[in-house]
Amino acid sequence: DGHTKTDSVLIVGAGISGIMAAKTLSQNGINDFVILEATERIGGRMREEAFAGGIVEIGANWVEGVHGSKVNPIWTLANKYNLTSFYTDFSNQSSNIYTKNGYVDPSTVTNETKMAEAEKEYVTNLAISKSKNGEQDISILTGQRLFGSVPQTPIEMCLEYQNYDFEFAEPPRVTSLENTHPNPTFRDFGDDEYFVADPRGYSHIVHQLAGDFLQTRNGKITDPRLLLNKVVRKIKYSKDGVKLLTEDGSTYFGKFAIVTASLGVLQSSLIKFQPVLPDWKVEALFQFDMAIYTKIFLRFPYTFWPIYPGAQFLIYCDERRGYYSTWQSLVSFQHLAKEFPGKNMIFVTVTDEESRRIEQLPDKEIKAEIMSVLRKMFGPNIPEIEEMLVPRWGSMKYFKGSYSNWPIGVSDSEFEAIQAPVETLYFAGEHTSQKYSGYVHGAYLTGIEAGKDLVACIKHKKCRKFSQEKHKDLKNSTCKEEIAKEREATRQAWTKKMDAVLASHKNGM
Ligand SMILES: Cc1cc2nc3c(=O)[nH]c(=O)nc-3n(C[C@H](O)[C@H](O)[C@H](O)COP(=O)(O)OP(=O)(O)OC[C@H]3O[C@@H](n4cnc5c(N)ncnc54)[C@H](O)[C@@H]3O)c2cc1C
Repeated sequence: DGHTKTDSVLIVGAGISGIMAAKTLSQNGINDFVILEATERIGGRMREEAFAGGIVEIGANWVEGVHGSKVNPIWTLANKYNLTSFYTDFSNQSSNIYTKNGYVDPSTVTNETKMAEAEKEYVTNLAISKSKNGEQDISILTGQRLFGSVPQTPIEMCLEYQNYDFEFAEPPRVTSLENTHPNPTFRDFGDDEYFVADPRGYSHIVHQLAGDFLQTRNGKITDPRLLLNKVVRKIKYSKDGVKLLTEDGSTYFGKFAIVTASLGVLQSSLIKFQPVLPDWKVEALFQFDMAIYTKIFLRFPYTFWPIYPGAQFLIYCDERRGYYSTWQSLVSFQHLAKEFPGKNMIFVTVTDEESRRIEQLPDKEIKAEIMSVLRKMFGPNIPEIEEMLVPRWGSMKYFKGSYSNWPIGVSDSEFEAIQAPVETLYFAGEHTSQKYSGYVHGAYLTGIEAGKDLVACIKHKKCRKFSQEKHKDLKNSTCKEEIAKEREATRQAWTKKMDAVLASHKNGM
């Protein structure tokens, strides 16, 4: 057991970023690699689970950013593989609001809805002008205060929750304004979102991508370079190479490694680096946030919630912000009903502290809380839950959260440190995408990028270096013009690189 060839690349993780890193190497003639994956499957956080006789997506669910000026590469793949997906209509949310006293007539909340929209527009414009002028970042909450109105009532708070937490999985107090507004995903790829509900799972995309370059038999990957159930516990690295140790006692040698484990994993002690990663790297990793986003799936004996095309979202507004607030019906759409026939399914999303709290509870207690909320929404005469699935992403040790969120206090140059290589170690994964962190397409693009970096390094001796000095200077700099200039330069460099990746991707399809 082991691997000793001189130009071999060890890839940690078989999520979409790890698979794309390997695929990029393979497409460029570097076939001497091994992929080590901790779980029993590829796909990582694109993960379907059995529920109600079918499957549900406990991880990524939407292709986010569709019908814009650039084409989202995941949208291209979803179409190529005929993945069943449905347009998500966010426009009717205010018609489906509930409080502890039941249904709220939409005509009574027009002020709140208008205010929430105006506020979002204001903070977006504020972010644009601040970024242009090289001004220091602020939180979304600070932006709201500058707007002059911070949500207070249950209805105001849950409209706010829909605008921010439902996307970033952390509250406005935590989230960076400048790095999330406008959200590069929607600005570049378009505002539309498509909800994947395909019996093969969203991860079908990853299987297809892997099958393009890994050996398969009867649709199953049999390639000896993909090793499942291999938990990497130690990474020893130097400029001469990398040695990996796995939980089962195996050792792997390579010239380089690409680490795609999630930010949550890198913040935990699962993988021990030897020598320890440099301070600039560790601090950047620890400054960034791993958020938790939890979808709780429920099946009832019959449907008692409203079913019409505009009722995909039902919003519950409690005094406690984010308390079981976002409900999505899986029978509201005719087509969704086709995908989940007779299932009477609905799911509720919680995030951040609520996720953390709920993850600690036994299912029985979660059920009781949910039933109590549903009785407030729909009255006392509703049936009991027949089946429930509660993913616990925060506690899963190979993920430790759902996706990264850009918090206040992390600059562009600091972000570069998250992604930067250390000697022979390269990093990829959702959290290393400067523009699209948190998303499937972000993870996908960083995999390609890390692969390309290594191709340039191995084949053309052009190896990426990270300037620690420059990083330090910029981190400590207080000069507005300098920051603005550097920020613009970094953004332009990234955009150029990403556009090149997108263009080559398009040609390769
Ligand atoms: C609940 C939830 C909802 C989401 N919703 C959306 C959405 O709607 N749209 C969207 O675009 N994105 C969404 N995302 C984000 C998206 O799923 C991720 O950005 C993307 O899948 C991450 O891919 P990755 O390759 O970077 O990481 P991962 O998929 O996490 O892959 C990393 C792999 O590394 C493995 N690993 C970890 N530690 C080790 C180790 N020590 N040794 C070996 N292997 C290891 C893991 O098992 C994993 O398979 C969601 C995520 C979650 C969890």
